[in-house]
Amino acid sequence: MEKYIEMNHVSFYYDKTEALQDVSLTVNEGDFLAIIGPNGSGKSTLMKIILGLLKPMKGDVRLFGKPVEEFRDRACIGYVSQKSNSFNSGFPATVYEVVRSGLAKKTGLFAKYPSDASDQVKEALISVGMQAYSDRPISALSGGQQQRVFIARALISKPKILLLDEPTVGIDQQNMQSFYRMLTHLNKHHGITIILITHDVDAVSKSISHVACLNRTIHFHGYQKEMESLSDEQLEAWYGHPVRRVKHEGGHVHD
Ligand SMILES: Nc1ncnc2c1ncn2[C@@H]1O[C@H](COP(=O)(O)OP(=O)(O)OP(=O)(O)O)[C@@H](O)[C@H]1O
Repeated sequence: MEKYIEMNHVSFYYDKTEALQDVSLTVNEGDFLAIIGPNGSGKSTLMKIILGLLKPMKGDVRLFGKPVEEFRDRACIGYVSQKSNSFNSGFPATVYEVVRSGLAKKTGLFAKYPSDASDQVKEALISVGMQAYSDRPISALSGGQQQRVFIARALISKPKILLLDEPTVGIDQQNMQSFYRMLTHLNKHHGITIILITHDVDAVSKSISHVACLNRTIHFHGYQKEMESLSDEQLEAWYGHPVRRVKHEGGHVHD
């Protein structure tokens, strides 16, 4: 199994604020990893380091076996930011156009779209269950639907890793389960490695294979099943405030 991301003893400071301390983390091909941590725990910093936007002061990062500073194949990592699904109601683009714009990552901003662009858009929309919405204005969709469209936009450049920052913000509880089912489908049937960043312990659903608990440093990194066996006290100690977990029908621990 190929190692997609390796972080070794990474530390990062903003002036005197130590945002990350001695973080080591490996993400393998096929993983579905949730990185969870409270506000200010360093999640965004970690993500920017993975994306090569920030350079660690200590330690090193390898992407697909290469040092991050030498890694050029940016299309390998699809990134969906937290703010993607906050459109003004007047935004004119259709779902089709938004997804197609993801091809610019491969072709360059001013290049023409390939002749099979519409097939590629269709395929990406099918994979997130949004094919029926192709001609709709993006601004007319719900937050959760927009989030799916942005995932399709990221998928169109055929990334190996999908990095999702707080993807369930703005999605109601009822649509949350189908959102996770869609991610599981991408992970299991399309072979996409997924990293999901969240401050919400709730995100630890049974779709996820691994969990990393971050609070400046990694407090736990292992299989999702192992995390279920941690005591509330252990979880609270790193999370910094009480964590309420309840059992759901599936037998797995949610929140
Ligand atoms: N540009 C910056 N300059 C100075 N300090 C910063 C900067 N960005 C983040 N920090 C600090 O670094 C620490 C980690 O921040 P980071 O944004 O990575 O956390 P986070 O887990 O993503 O938070 P949230 O869940 O609130 O988005 C925090 O103490 C934060 O105040």
